[in-house]
Amino acid sequence: MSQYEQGDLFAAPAKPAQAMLLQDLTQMQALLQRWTERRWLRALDAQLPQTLHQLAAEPNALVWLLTALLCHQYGRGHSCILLQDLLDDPDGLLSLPPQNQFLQRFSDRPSQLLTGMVMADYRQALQGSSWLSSDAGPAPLVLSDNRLYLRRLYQAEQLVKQQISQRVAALLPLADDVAGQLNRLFPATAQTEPDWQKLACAMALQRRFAIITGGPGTGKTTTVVKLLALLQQGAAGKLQIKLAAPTGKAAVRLTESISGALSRLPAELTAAIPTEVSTLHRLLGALPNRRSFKHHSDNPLQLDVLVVDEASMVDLEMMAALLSALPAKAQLILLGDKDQLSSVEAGSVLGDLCRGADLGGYSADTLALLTPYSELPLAKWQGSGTVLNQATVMLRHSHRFDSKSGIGQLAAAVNAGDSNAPALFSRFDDITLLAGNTPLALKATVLAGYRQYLQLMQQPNTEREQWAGAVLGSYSQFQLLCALRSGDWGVEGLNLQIGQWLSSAGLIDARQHWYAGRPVMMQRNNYSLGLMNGDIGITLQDPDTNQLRVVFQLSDGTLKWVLPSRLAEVETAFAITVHKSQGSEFTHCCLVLPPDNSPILSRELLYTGITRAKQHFTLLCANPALLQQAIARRVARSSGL
Ligand SMILES: Nc1ncnc2c1ncn2[C@@H]1O[C@H](COP(=O)(O)OP(=O)(O)OP(=O)(O)O)[C@@H](O)[C@H]1O
Repeated sequence: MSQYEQGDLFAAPAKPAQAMLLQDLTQMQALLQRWTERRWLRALDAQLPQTLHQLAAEPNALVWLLTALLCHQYGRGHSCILLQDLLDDPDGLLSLPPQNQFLQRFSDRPSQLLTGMVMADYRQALQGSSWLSSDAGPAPLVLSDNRLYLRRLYQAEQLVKQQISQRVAALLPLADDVAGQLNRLFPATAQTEPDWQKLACAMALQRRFAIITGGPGTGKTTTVVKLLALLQQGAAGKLQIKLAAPTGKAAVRLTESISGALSRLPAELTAAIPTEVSTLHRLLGALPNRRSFKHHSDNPLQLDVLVVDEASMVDLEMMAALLSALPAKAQLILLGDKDQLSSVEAGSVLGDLCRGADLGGYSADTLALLTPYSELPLAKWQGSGTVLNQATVMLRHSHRFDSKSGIGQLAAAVNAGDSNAPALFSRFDDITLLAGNTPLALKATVLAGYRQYLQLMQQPNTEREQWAGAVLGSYSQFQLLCALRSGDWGVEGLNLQIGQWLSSAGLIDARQHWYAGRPVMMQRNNYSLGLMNGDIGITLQDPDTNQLRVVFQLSDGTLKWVLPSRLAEVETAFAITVHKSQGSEFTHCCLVLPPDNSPILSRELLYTGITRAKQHFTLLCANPALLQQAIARRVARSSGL
C-alpha cells in the first residue's frame, strides 16, 4: 500500500476548524509537518517560515502557509505564486499525487482548509506581515499585482524586464549596403514562406537584444554565424564576440555546429568569428559557494556581442545575472527552442519571452524594419504582439528533418498537441513505439543500445586516447531517457535495474560502486576540474596505470582523465532525465514513460525527448493512454514576465 493510500493513518485526527488553524501557529506547524511526511511539501518548504519566524516573529498562520507554498512552488520551477491560483486550484500548489481516489480522505488539503477565502483575505494577511517588503524596507516576500514572490526572484524578474525593454527600444544604425550583403548571404530561392533566417539576421542587426527561436535543425546556428559575419564586416573585424551556453555539453555542441557553419562560408567572412564557446558560469566568473559572479553591473563583461545558445535552459536568476553583467552597448542574441522544457531552476524565461512568437505579432514599425529585406509580403505576420515579439524571429523550416522524417513529424505533432500523433509510429521507420510489456522490451533495448560501447571498452588498444575517444563516441550512439527521478521508473530505479541486466549479460561487473563501463553525469559544475553540470564521462580501466579513471571529452575535443574519488557529485547515466538531456543529442534515443500518470508527463517533456534523437527515436510506454494525456498536458510556470 502506498503512503497515499494510508489516508486514515496520516490524516488529521479531526478536521481542524479553518479559523483556528489559520490563526494558530502550533496547528499550522503540525499541518506543514503532516504535508511534509506525505511528501506533499519538501522539508525545506515547511522549514522556511520557521526560519523567518526566528528572524522576525510572524503571528499570522496564514502567512506561514503562503510562505511554505511559495517555497514549494519555487522548488517546482515557478518564479512566484498567483494568488488567483489559491482561489481557483489551491491543491495544485502542493505535490499531491494525481488522480488518487484516496486523497478524498484527507480533510486537510488546501482546497478544504481555504474554502470561502477571498483575494482580500490573502492580501490583508500579507500586507500586515513584517515578512512582506514595503516602502519601509526590504523583506523576504514581495506582493506585486496579486503575485507573491521570494524577493530574490522578484528582483531578478524586474531586472530582466527592465533590461530587455531598454535594449529592445534602442535601434542600431545599419550599414549602407546591408540589403546587398544580406542578399549575398541568403540568396533568393523559389519560396512560399518568407526567408525567416534572413529576416532574423535583419532584425538582430538592428537591435541590442534579439531572440532567434526554432526547432531542431531550423538553422539557428547557420543564421547566427551569418549575422556575426555581417556585424564584423560592418566593424572591420574589431568586435569582441563571445559565445556561451548554459551547460558544458551544450557548449561542446555549439562549438561543433559553429565550426560546421563557418566551414560553409567564404573564409574572408569568418576570420574574426570565434569558435570557442564558454559556459555561462565560466563567462560570468562563478565564485565558489556563492550565488554571485565576478562580473556584474559594476564589473561588466568585456565584449561587444554575446550569443547564448540553448537559451531555454537559462533560468530566471541566471538571465538576470547575465543581463546585469552585459555592457549597455553590447548586443545580446539568444538562440533556443522555445517549445522545449524550461530550465531546471525557477523560471521559463525563453518560453515567456517568446510567447506569441508563432504568430509574429509584429507592429507596423517592426514590419517597416523587416520588409525591405523580404522577397515576400509580411502583412500576414502583423499583429499586436508584445515588445518582445518585436525582437523575436521564429525559424519554421527544419533542414534536418524533412517530411520523410518520423522524428520531425512526431515532434511537430506532439508540439501542436495533436492527439493523433501516436498514429505516426506505424507510418515511419525512424520512430518506434514499444507499448505493453515494458520491462522485457526495455531490457532488450538497453542491452542492444549499450552493448557496443561496452564491447569496445573491453578491447583497449595501445593508443589510449584513440581507444577512449572511440568508447565515448560509441556511448553517444544511444541514450535512455526517463521522465522521473525516483521510483522504479525514475533515474534511480532504472540505473540499478540496467546495471543488473548489463552485469548478467557479462558486459560490466557492477559489484563495486565504481566499475569499468559506468557512465556518470556531473550534477554540479566543478571548476577546478573544468567539468560542468550535465557532462557525461565513462569509467575506464586506464591501460597506462591499470587504475579506474573517468574520461570526459572537453569542449576543445581533448580527453580528461579523472580519478573517481575526485568526482563527488555524479550519478550513473545509463538512464538520465529528459531535463538533464537538454543540450545533448544522441543517434538513437529511447524515452521510457512510467506506467502511472504524473503531472511531470507533459507535451514539452515528450517534445524535448523526441528532439534529442538524431536518427532513431524509441518510445517505451506501458500504458498508451498516458501518451495522449501527456500530449494534452502543458507545463505552465507562474511568472510575471
Ligand atoms: N537555409 C538553409 N538551406 C539549406 N540547409 C540549411 C539552411 N539552414 C541550415 N541548413 C542546414 O541544416 C542543418 C542544421 O542547421 P543548424 O545547425 O544551423 O540548425 P540549428 O537550428 O542550429 O540546429 P540545432 O537544433 O541542432 O541547434 C545544417 O546541416 C545546415 O547546413
